[in-house]
Amino acid sequence: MAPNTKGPKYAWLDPSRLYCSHQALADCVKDLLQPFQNEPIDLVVGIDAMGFILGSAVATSLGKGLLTIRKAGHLCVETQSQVYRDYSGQEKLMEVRLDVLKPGVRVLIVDQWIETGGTMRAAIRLVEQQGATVVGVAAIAVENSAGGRWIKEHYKCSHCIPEELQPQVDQHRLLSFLNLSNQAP
Ligand SMILES: O=P(O)(O)OC[C@H]1O[C@H](OP(=O)(O)OP(=O)(O)O)[C@H](O)[C@@H]1O
Ligand SMILES: Nc1ncnc2[nH]cnc12
Repeated sequence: MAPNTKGPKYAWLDPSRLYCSHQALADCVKDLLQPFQNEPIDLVVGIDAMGFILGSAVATSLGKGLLTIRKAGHLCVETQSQVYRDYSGQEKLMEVRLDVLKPGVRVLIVDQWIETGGTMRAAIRLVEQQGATVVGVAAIAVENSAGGRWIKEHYKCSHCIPEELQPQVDQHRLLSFLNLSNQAP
């Protein structure tokens, strides 16, 4: 992961640099699929925007399709929408088309990151409201926020963070960033 900052106080752990390495991306997909080896999955759902990258890599690896959940205003078909709040505290709207999900469809939802869990919980709601089954949830990191813990308690989750690094991720502060000059205070 490359260090980055979102504002003066906020360490943003940006995993997008790892996508530039074929090996790192392949390892990431392997980690995300590991707990689901014995679970039938019909479809991968990817969350706008960075979730599309891992979502499509995971879908291709599984030999399945990818359904995109979009931030509002991008789909020109009939949609169902869901209001949510993410780490920014702002109210947002996501939507999904109506002609793919139905009862019996077993779905793995993929996003890049789960911080407060607001985005993922809204995506789960959209999928379940259409009667499909959420087999599990995959993200590079699932923080131990209240929402992140709720997701881990209710759904099978996969992530790519080694156990010993999880506390650093939860604190938005990777010790490996300490020697780097553009790290958040
Ligand atoms: O758990 P939460 O607090 O809801 O935050 C998680 C969301 O935040 C990030 O996306 P973001 O909307 O920042 O940007 P993106 O469009 O680059 O994916 C991340 O990829 C998740 O989608
Ligand atoms: N702290 C964080 N680092 C990277 N991606 C995120 N998405 C939401 N919160 C994030």
